[in-house]
Amino acid sequence: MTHAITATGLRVRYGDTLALDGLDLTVDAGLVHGLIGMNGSGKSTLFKALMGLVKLDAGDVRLFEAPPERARRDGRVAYAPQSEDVDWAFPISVEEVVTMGRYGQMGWRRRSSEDDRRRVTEALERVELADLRDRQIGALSGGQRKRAFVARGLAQGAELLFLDEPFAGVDKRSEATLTQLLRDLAAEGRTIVVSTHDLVAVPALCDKVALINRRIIAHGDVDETLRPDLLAEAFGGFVPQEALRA
Ligand SMILES: Nc1ncnc2c1ncn2[C@@H]1O[C@H](COP(=O)(O)OP(=O)(O)OP(=O)(O)O)[C@@H](O)[C@H]1O
Repeated sequence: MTHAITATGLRVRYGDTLALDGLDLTVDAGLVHGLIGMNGSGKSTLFKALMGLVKLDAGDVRLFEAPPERARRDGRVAYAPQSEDVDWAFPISVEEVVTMGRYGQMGWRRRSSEDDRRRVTEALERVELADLRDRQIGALSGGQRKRAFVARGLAQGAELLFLDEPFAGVDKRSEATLTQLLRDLAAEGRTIVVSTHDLVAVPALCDKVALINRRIIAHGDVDETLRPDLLAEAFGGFVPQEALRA
């Protein structure tokens, strides 16, 4: 089976903070993978490292057996950042955000072709945002914003999608819609990696899950990995209440 991700010995340091410390992770293609850890455990840093957007002090990343820069250049990987990392006041419409997924193929003039526009429309329809395509991105609900970023990845043709905390600030109904969408995309062979600290959402969404605390504490099937002892290790002794309900 092709590995969508092979990360070995990742170490990332910000000044005195060691954000990742010898992290190894292999992710099979065509599944939804959860990445679970407390605040500051390195989830966002791992996404940036996997995208080749942060300097590694040590280690190596392969996406589909190639360096991340190549997977990015070929449009095979897309990243939906955490809400806090997005400027929602920026005067850009939903359609323009999704069209950004086509930039890599458009050349420097950024003039969209018939094919670009068709792919953007298909992506908007796929995430059920076609009706809201002219709306300013900040005027969407939390769940709709996440779907707009998924649409950007789909317009790009990405086979590997990283979603950083997609359920933060999202109501239960939007969460269910997003869960179904991501499950459908995985069923088509795409690989989805989702970071969350919402453990309740995990069983319905994820095929596999990894617990992270600067390195991978455990990785495998959901029921084998969300064990109280492993969660305690990942969450530094504090097992979140949701874990007991999950
Ligand atoms: N640009 C930066 N400069 C300095 N320290 C950083 C930077 N980005 C992250 N860190 C630190 O690195 C550690 C890991 O941060 P990261 O954002 O990867 O964690 P996270 O698991 O995504 O957390 P959260 O869920 O709170 O977003 C934290 O201690 C954080 O304060």
